[in-house]
Amino acid sequence: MTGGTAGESPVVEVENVTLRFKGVTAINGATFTVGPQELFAIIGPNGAGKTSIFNVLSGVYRPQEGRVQFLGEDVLGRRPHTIAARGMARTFQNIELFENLTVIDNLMLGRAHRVRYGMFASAFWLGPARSSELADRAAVEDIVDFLELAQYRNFPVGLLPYGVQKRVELGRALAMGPRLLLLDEPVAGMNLEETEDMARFILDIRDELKIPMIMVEHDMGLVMDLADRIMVVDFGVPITTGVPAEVQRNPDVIKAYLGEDHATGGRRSKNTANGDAAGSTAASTTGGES
Ligand SMILES: Nc1ncnc2c1ncn2[C@@H]1O[C@H](COP(=O)(O)OP(=O)(O)OP(=O)(O)O)[C@@H](O)[C@H]1O
Repeated sequence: MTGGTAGESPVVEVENVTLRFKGVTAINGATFTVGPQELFAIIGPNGAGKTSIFNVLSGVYRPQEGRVQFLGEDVLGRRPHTIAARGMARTFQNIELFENLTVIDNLMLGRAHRVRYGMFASAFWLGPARSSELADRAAVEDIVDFLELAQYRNFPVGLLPYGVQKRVELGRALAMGPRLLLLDEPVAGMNLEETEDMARFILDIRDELKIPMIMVEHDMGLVMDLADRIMVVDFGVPITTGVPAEVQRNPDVIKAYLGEDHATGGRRSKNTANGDAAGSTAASTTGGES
């Protein structure tokens, strides 16, 4: 699939978003759109503002300026749970699962926001509550098959290998029935085999489930292979947006990663947009309320 949003209503429209913390401009005039079924990546050096963009989209941070539309509706100022219920699901840099619960139970929790029946029916296992529970279980079983989690289904998540836990977290986001997925460093800390598995699942989510995604990731090889379009940010400023081949040869991108001297040299390095794996780990963002 090629990138772009021509002729289709975007899922997300971000316009001139600026987010400041005391003395730090985390996002400076970000403008981008993400199309239906598009895999859109955001890359940039540590501290460039990538996670802050996720936090603005999902309602955790409220920017001082700009506009954010999700599925044609203004979402700035909405609470995170309201935006999630509208269909924006998210995975995190650091796995956020209930370690003592099984894979199935963690996935069932992903269905929670879809519960629409009252307390009475739910307490007495009646009517809509029961059929909804059955529908939720069926949806969770589909996800277990899709992500090849069957052999782990009844294990407490905390006992599973790291790569499988990341897959369960992805499964929990899918269980919400998302209309947009935000993936925050989906392969951070994974070995090669786990990374390849995750790459395959991400592509299947786009191509089979037709769910658009925004992915923040430091593994440059993965981003260049998977993304339809890439936005590069540096010090909060989006410096370019384009298909991987364009982004890779953009001198401003090379400069952002390596500094002025390398901008025209095209030298390959572990940490460049031309390289295979940046592989840096990130300081996570915490705090900040909308
Ligand atoms: N809650 C906060 N309070 C103050 N400053 C913050 C907060 N959240 C983020 N920042 C600052 O905003 C800037 C962008 O941070 P952000 O975490 O969005 O970058 P990032 O590109 O995701 O980095 P990394 O790749 O390391 O995860 C940084 O200078 C960071 O210190």
